Amino acid sequence: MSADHCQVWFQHLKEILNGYQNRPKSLKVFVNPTSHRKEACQLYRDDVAPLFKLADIKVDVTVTERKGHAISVLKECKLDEYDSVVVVGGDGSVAEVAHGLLLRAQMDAGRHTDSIFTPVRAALPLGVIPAGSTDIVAYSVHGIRHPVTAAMHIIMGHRQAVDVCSFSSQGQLLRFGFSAMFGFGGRALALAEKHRWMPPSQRREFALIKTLANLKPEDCELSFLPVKQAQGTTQEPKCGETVRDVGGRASEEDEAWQTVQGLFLNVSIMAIPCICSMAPRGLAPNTRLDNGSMGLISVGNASKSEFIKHLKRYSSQSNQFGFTFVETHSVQVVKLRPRFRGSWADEPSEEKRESDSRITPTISSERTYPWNIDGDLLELPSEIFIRVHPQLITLFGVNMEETEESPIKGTAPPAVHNGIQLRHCLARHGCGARSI
Ligand SMILES: Nc1ncnc2c1ncn2[C@@H]1O[C@H](COP(=O)(O)OP(=O)(O)OP(=O)(O)O)[C@@H](O)[C@H]1O
Repeated sequence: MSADHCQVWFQHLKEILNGYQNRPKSLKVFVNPTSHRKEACQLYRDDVAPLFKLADIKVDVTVTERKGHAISVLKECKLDEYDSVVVVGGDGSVAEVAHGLLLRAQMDAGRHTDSIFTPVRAALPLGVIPAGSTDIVAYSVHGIRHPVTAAMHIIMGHRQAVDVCSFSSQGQLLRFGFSAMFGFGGRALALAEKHRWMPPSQRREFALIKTLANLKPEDCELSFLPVKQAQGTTQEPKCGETVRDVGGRASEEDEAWQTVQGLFLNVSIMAIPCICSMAPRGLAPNTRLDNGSMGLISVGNASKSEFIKHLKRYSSQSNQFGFTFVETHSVQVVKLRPRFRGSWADEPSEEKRESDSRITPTISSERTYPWNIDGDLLELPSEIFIRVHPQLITLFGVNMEETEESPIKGTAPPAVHNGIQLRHCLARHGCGARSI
């Protein structure tokens, strides 16, 4: 009604905000200017920075200049000058910054990442402002892909512990991340990357269609350690694939390993539900953000039309896993070993062995396999070892299940509308949101 009236509100809101114990005061912000439609800088400047300013939050912004730039900064900067890190970008940027934060934590703790190690948690929480094309991580922790909602979670200091995977090969840590796809998902990304000159959505569509047209299965051995039976469920394999326990070993854990050898159209391993507009219930709907397990979804060899039916169900209400060739498991560790023309990827091929009898069995670099790890292409030559690390990182956001359990009467669920989500957050903190 008047400037004075506004001032009263402004002061009152500031008082409310000051009551939030965990809210950050000093942020290290990374903005990827190349994300999606190259709008991240503008989005940060127009929609997010003014809110941080109003909330008296100091910011130190780095606009990244190249892939890997955020990691270099995080390895060297004085982290104790900040109390949180924020990334403005898509899933590739989020994965890079999360990896950088976790790498820095291992460096600071003197952990060697060249063998099976137990990582320490990231020192600072991470805020994710979605500015990418799929924004799976933001969608999964905010229930919506909306930069202002994301900024409000940071401002109010809502924190959510989140599981992280480590990806290793040949005893070396490759990176930390949230999700991986091998087979169709990896091939489609590899093809899209070869057509970088196309606009992003056109490139993605083209790659999906062409990879579907040339659909072929990968021959591999998939081993996994299910979560303890009390926590999760494991299923018997289908499609005539053989399953054997990697038995004969002493420990209970070794006996619990299961191995499937065969042809797979796609294998997905996901530590978070991976919600996106194409899969509103998530690519891995049975996985939670913080339940200490990964969803393993293996799609066996099937006809092209059956595979397309399976893919289409991700965006519909039907169960995408209701096919005999699809299996889901809740797992702690996964090992995937590709095979090419009868030879394991980490052994020299028959022809190579015959042509050079003196060859020592070193890792073959003749062939690599495309992996889609958090939307980034990794061409990897041999067996990949993926482990889940429960609640290794803290992200700004809310546990959507908890929020959905107590919806405000007469409103849509919080995942649908950020204003309602904000109102609910205020209501949870006793701030008289209804009168606002
Ligand atoms: N200045 C830069 N030039 C080129 N690449 C960059 C730059 N800064 C960051 N990157 C890299 O760009 C990659 C892709 O960015 P990002 O994931 O943000 O966008 P996107 O691919 O459009 O979104 P999404 O992953 O949600 O589909 C990241 O892996 C990041 O490391």
